[in-house]
Amino acid sequence: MALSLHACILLLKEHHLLKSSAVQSDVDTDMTGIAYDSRKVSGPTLFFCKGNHFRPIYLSMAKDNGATTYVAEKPYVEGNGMNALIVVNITKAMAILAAAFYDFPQDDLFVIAFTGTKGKTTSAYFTRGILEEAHPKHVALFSTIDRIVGPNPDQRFKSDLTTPESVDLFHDMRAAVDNGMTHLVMEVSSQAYLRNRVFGLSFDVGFFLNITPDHIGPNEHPTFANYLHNKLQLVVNSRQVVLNAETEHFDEVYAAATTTTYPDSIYLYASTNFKPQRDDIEIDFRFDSQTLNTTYSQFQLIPVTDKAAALNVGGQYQLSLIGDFNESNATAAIIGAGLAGVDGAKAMPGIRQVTIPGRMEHLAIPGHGTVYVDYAHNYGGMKALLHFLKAEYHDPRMAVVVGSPGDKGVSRRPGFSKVLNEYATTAYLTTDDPGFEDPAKIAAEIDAGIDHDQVQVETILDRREAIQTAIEASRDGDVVVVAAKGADPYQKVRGIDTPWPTDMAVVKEVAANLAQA
Ligand SMILES: CC(=O)N[C@H]1[C@@H](OP(=O)(O)OP(=O)(O)OC[C@H]2O[C@@H](n3ccc(=O)[nH]c3=O)[C@H](O)[C@@H]2O)O[C@H](CO)[C@@H](O)[C@@H]1O[C@H](C)C(=O)N[C@@H](C)C(=O)N[C@H](CCC(=O)O)C(=O)O
Ligand SMILES: Nc1ncnc2c1ncn2[C@@H]1O[C@H](COP(=O)(O)OP(=O)(O)OP(=O)(O)O)[C@@H](O)[C@H]1O
Repeated sequence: MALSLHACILLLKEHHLLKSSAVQSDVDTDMTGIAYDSRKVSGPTLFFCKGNHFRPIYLSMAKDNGATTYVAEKPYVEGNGMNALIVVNITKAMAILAAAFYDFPQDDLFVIAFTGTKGKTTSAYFTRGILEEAHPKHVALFSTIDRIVGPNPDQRFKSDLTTPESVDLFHDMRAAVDNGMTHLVMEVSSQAYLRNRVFGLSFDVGFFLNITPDHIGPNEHPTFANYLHNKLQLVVNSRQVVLNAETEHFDEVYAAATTTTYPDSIYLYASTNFKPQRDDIEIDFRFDSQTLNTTYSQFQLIPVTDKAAALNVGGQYQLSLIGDFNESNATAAIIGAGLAGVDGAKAMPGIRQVTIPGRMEHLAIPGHGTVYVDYAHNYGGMKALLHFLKAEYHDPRMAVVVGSPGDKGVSRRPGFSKVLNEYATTAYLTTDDPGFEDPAKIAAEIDAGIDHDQVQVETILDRREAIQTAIEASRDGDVVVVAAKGADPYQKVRGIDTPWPTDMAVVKEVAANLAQA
């Protein structure tokens, strides 16, 4: 892969991003590397000076490592002797140049993208499950959990971000194309739009699943309006759009979709008993829950309009991944697969086998009820989970082990207090990615909102001990929920990912010890 300085200048001009340029070398010479991290520069590289914690010494380091051109929002003396491209917006420039450097890999992939406060990872996994049934070993995935860029085990790796920085995104898209992938299913976070990680990218299909307040705080979105605005960008930038008609703020979402997409290419779905608030829209697909239990769920997908029927995905579906909210996620995924040309005959077996690390994993422990490990980590997710379990287990005693992360998502703390008041018998407040905050202080903030007449509370900061105590105290018929970390194999503590065996590994360890006792 390579890009010349001349091509960079033309692209930046075309997008009205170039403020000035200082050229020191032949503009036609190719740069063979692209990087925003000086530690990753080697040879003639295009280097981006970006980020809240960017320091000019990184540019010196990049230059020492061979970078020949830098892109920045202002000139740096450390870049003297290099070509300089001074731009209006560094993250937009980075996305535009990264796409060109990797030769526009999106053009060789059918890209399906999901946004929403809850259900992105689940819907993405469901979609990939179906597409893999139709196109085995040809479906890439960029999710919060992992990134899959090829068919071999060494082409699957853990994600650091839900949606990677643009340079990494286009790098991984290129790898996917070169590894023979024809489809890409990806999650697009609101942060990705705020930070221009997907700037300039058009998606073949874009989904809006739902929105509830989350990710609002100093390091994320300043306001809910900003959060919504960024989430809406996905439907503005997609050629075909699929919307959950039951989402909050539906009117804004639909209006955003219609700014760039004709209604013929917009698909709406909802459960059978949902009544739209307006009469100028038609629901294209309805889903009707038939069986919901703790082993599997079954629902009917009903195409209502002609354009829905044309996708040929109606019928009866079974899911191994339990939870009523997953029927909505599955409906979205099936429509997405339909738009990619896959019919119900492939979708049905494809989706049935999907399981997801850290989502609705459960273990029955003789004498101690059933333990659920789930990634629910805000009010909406936790409410959906606890509501489902309360109904399925007929109002059991419910113990919830939960903590809230430091440095972000501060609104989750009162959200947890509220949901615990609504559903929990006992709350074990513990540590979850405290970052630079004191986990005891975070637990105290959750505790402050709990009604102690309703819910018994124990604060046990050691997460292993909290899980063990909750399980040991539970009895047959009880439900223990270990929430919010899912399958995370680390605790983020003071900038360091401290290894954590995963919640389910600890649950199994406790179960084994109880069996031996
Ligand atoms: C707020 C935010 O999005 N921050 C991301 C952003 O940080 P930044 O641009 O400010 O960069 P920085 O970390 O301050 O570092 C400055 C720059 O110096 C460079 N550097 C650093 C050291 C060195 O020796 N040499 C060098 O060149 C770094 O590569 C970087 O480019 O770019 C970094 C990569 O360069 C990301 O790791 C970082 O994500 C942080 C860790 C994060 O937690 N982000 C969260 C909020 C996030 O993006 N979450 C969403 C999901 C949530 C949602 O649904 O909205 C996601 O998509 O994952
Ligand atoms: N459609 C939904 N509505 C409400 N809650 C849901 C829905 N789908 C999943 N959940 C709950 O939210 C949790 C997270 O689901 P998932 O990982 O699919 O969401 P996500 O959008 O990828 O989340 P995040 O952006 O926080 O990584 C699940 O473990 C489940 O408890």
